Amino acid sequence: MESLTRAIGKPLRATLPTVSPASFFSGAALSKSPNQGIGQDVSLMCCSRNIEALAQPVRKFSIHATSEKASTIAVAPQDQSQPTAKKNIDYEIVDITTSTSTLTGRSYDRLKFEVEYGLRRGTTDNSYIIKGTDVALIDVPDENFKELFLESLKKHLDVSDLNHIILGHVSPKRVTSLIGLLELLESKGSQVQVHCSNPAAQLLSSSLPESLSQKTCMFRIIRSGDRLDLGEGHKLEFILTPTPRWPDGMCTFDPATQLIFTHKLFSAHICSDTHFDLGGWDSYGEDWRYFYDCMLSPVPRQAGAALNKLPIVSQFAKPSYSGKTGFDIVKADVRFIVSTVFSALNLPISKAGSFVKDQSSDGLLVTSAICPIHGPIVRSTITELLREYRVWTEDRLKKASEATIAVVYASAYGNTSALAQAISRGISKAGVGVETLNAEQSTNAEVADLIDRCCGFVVGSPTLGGHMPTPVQNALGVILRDNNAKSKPCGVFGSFGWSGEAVDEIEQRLKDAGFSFAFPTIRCKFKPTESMLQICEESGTDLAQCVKRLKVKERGKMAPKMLIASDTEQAVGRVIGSLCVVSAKEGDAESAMLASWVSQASFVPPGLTIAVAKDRAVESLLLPGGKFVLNVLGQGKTNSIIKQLMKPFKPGEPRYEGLNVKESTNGGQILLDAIAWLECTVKSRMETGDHWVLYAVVDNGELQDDKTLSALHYRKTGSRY
Ligand SMILES: Cc1cc2nc3c(=O)[nH]c(=O)nc-3n(C[C@H](O)[C@H](O)[C@H](O)COP(=O)(O)O)c2cc1C
Repeated sequence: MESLTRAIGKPLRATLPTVSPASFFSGAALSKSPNQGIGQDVSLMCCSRNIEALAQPVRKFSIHATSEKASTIAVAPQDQSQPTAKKNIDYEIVDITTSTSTLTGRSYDRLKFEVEYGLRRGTTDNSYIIKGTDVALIDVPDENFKELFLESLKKHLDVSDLNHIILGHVSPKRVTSLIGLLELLESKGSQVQVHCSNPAAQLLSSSLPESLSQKTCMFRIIRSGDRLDLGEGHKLEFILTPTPRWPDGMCTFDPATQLIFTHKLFSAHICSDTHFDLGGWDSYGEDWRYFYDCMLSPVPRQAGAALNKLPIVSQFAKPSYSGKTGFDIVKADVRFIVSTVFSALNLPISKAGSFVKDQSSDGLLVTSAICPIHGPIVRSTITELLREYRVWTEDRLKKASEATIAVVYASAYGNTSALAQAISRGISKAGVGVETLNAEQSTNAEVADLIDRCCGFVVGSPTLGGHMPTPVQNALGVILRDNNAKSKPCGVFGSFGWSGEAVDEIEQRLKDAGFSFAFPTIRCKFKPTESMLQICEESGTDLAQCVKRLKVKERGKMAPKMLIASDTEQAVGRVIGSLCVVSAKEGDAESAMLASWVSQASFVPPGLTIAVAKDRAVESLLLPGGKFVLNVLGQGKTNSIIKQLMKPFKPGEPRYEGLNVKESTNGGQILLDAIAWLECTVKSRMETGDHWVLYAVVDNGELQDDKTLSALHYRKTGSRY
């Protein structure tokens, strides 16, 4: 109990040390915080929760708007390079149970140029209200939703009634909405208690205006197992689930409704008309997987630790009889039947809950729905999603045990962090383990341990006040002192505003010490564009391939092309396809590849399949919804095209130099020397070992040469192209 009360009632600034991002500065102290310096906002995210609408009819109202991002945020240098396209957004409130509602901001366009938005299916931002004797809000949305959020909140409740704000995650993109809410409360003379983890509180201490943090909110720093009693059975339990990407991550479990609010965990960026996972895995599986791949696969150890702290069992899962005898077995069966019947009859979960609640005596969190901050509330797919999260995590841990690449970075405003994420994805897609370390939250010993274990590494840093931040300086010192590290391929990256000394200095010091670089240093001005993220991804893949080559060399194995193909491989090699060039473009990112594993797949609509190796650069442009051009090459007309496309490309290097091309209407390049071209849209993709098989429909096409036959690609073995 002591831990629950010690920080309560103290003004934030008096309670918490000012750290990030001001603590980054190692040189002369700045007279104002970096946030003020560039007009950036810092924001909070908190645990979200929700439950399927049951029992009573869902009460909904929506507020629609078309807002221009630039008009809602402070103009910062970063934002000058950002797109100012109109975003279609709306806000919706849904009563979930008699006590719990969701406030959901929906954007039908993706809001950011970041890797995890690659599927381009929009996003949602979920906040929740729980009404017991006290009223609590879980999470505030991104700054894009601020106005609609405040408007919706005022319609939903008298904000003076709000007693608690629970924050499952804080980031520099949400503080605008929090400040808006606190100003509203201040205007009413109200006070709220803000419950969050220590890292969240530290970020807030340097971000909130002093007047607000002193007058309007009392901060309570949460430790795992702490509780908050809202009355009427809502005895909320907090579980800290920190990861390098979300060091402040905190989940909240409400035993009264059996909802668990999991902030970014189990999230997906997708905007649809339903708030729940109707359609199950078929509808959302790909989105959950993509989000996991981008955000959690670079931190498998921490992802595993977070999962272990969340012993979630679906309320609707079949009972386990293990360790149970006699009456306990009967009780388990009754619980299962009751919850299934309540579900089928669409009755309130809170009522069904009274039959199943005592399962928590097993230490399990019997859960009726997982409520993430983005994407659908997970109800029908709880068991499957949990199982897949474990499978993905174990797979990543296994890969990391074979070969790991370390990504060590710091980022005050998220730009270097976005680069780190794209590099990590490039490493993962080449099938090599990756471990990300945020230098700001790591000790020198942790950096040393990771550098010792890894087979290659990258270091990333912003430039602040003409320097690299202190945490990066420390991490670099550790790396330079490790003599074994010199044999490991490395890379350097970072975001800067005008001078970029940090990246130059890291590169120079590693060069001077004799390190070898797997890719050219990445320098990004402010926020990365799509093409910059593509360069990062390709650089990550290059580094991973370099590590794989070294591993093969270490093991003294012969290069695969020297091996004699087995009978089976030779037989598989007799399957042939026509030689084609796939060309795709998204925003300012474009790429191309030679393809021969192409086949027609449907008459109506005209459709085809293409197998794309997972580590191909163009892969990230060929997600469902992506557009591309398939150029079919002709016999005797392939040499110059093959020569150009088979040469090794540096990350981001143009693919079409010396080729006769014209841009198609979907952005891809039409090769004028191809015999035919087809404009296509990716409909779906299937994971098949080391390749993705895309199913795409043909939107348009033209036969450019009706005299020449298609070029065929004959192979000696089925173990390579
Ligand atoms: C207080 C402050 C000082 C900065 N100093 C420099 C600088 O000396 N040189 C530079 O190139 N950029 C400077 N910048 C710009 C940052 O490097 C740039 O915003 C970068 O995108 C931050 O990366 P991050 O989001 O990973 O923290 C500064 C930014 C702030 C807020």
